[in-house]
Amino acid sequence: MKAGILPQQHPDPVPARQPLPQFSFSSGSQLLTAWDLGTPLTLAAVDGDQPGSALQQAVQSAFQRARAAGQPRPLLVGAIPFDASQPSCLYVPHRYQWQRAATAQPAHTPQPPLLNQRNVPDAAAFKQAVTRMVHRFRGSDLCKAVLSVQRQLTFAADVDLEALRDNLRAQNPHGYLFQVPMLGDSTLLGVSPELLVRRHGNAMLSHPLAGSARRHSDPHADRDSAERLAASSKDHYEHQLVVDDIRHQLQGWCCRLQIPAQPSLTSTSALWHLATRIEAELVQPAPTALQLACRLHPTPAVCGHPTAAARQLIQSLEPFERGLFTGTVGWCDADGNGEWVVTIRCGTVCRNQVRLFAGAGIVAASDPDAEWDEVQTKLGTMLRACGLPQ
Ligand SMILES: C=C(O[C@H]1C=CC=C(C(=O)O)[C@@H]1O)C(=O)O
Repeated sequence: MKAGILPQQHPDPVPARQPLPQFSFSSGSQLLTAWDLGTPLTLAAVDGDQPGSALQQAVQSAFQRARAAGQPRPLLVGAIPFDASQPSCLYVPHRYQWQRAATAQPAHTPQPPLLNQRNVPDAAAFKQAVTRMVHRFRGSDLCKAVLSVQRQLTFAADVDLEALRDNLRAQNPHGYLFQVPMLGDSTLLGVSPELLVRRHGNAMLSHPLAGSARRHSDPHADRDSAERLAASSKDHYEHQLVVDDIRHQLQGWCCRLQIPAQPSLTSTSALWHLATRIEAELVQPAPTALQLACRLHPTPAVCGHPTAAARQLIQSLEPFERGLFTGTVGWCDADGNGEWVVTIRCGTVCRNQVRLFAGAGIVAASDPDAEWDEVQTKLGTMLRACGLPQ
């Protein structure tokens, strides 16, 4: 199925490495690279699930312009922020190519020395915010909100983006790797384990994750950690809210929906997660991958439940703008096929400044110390790729 989803375009030979800025996205064994990105589409993605929305109309016009300019199979790529009322960062590139992703090798060049780093908020403030959230849930409909932390790093010289990307891929060969040039001089870079939606024809797949436990190098400790997660009622509850929300959002959009009764365990190199594979057959005419992504985003895996109240609580407690973190990143073609993943395990790079992000789902049974450990473990994915210990 995977091969059929890929728009085959651009027979022109492409040099192995494109000059930056470029968009790249890897999924399984396939790597999408786009360059000559043109002017970004910055319209907000609010109501982007509706075919008549400003975003969908702008995308259709951009596809028409691309066809008129001689591109037979235009493609939309880019990222939508956590707060969909903020500007999107989307492109209809002049050139793109799908290729088999070669096995990645870790970069040879080390990053420049690290001058300083800090967590925003710090450990004490984060734990206090978890406690506040837990209090806020009492006697209220609000039962989950995702709280995040930002790690600010300053290096002695500009960070080598290609080295960072190579390390990320080498360390996380099964993740969805993404690199998105942002407005200004910054680049979003990360490797997500979470598929928001893949659409091919009238077939749809979503693979939400929620509920996490740290992995260990010792196999017995690692197995114990996985077993504790599989048996944790707190994590099952946190996960079930995500699955229920996706089921609810898909109502009216599918004629067949298959959701396993129990989540299964999945892993990255750093974490175990609870995961559910949600498969659907879409009604005809099928909504596009972009419409589906806009409908499902933000799931309670990154926001909370109920969504509006959780978003408000997050805004009142997080001392920074999430921007593209916990948004969605991916691609959609003119037939409506495409793939969007949740923008997590990521950071932004602007010359020698790096901002890394990680969040954790907070519910009534959350323990502030454990949630802090969880976000620090999640930061480890990007820190290791920068050549730094957690
Ligand atoms: C928000 C993040 O993770 C989400 C995805 C998987 C597990 C999660 C959790 O267990 O809290 C989060 O919902 C992040 O990695 O920054």
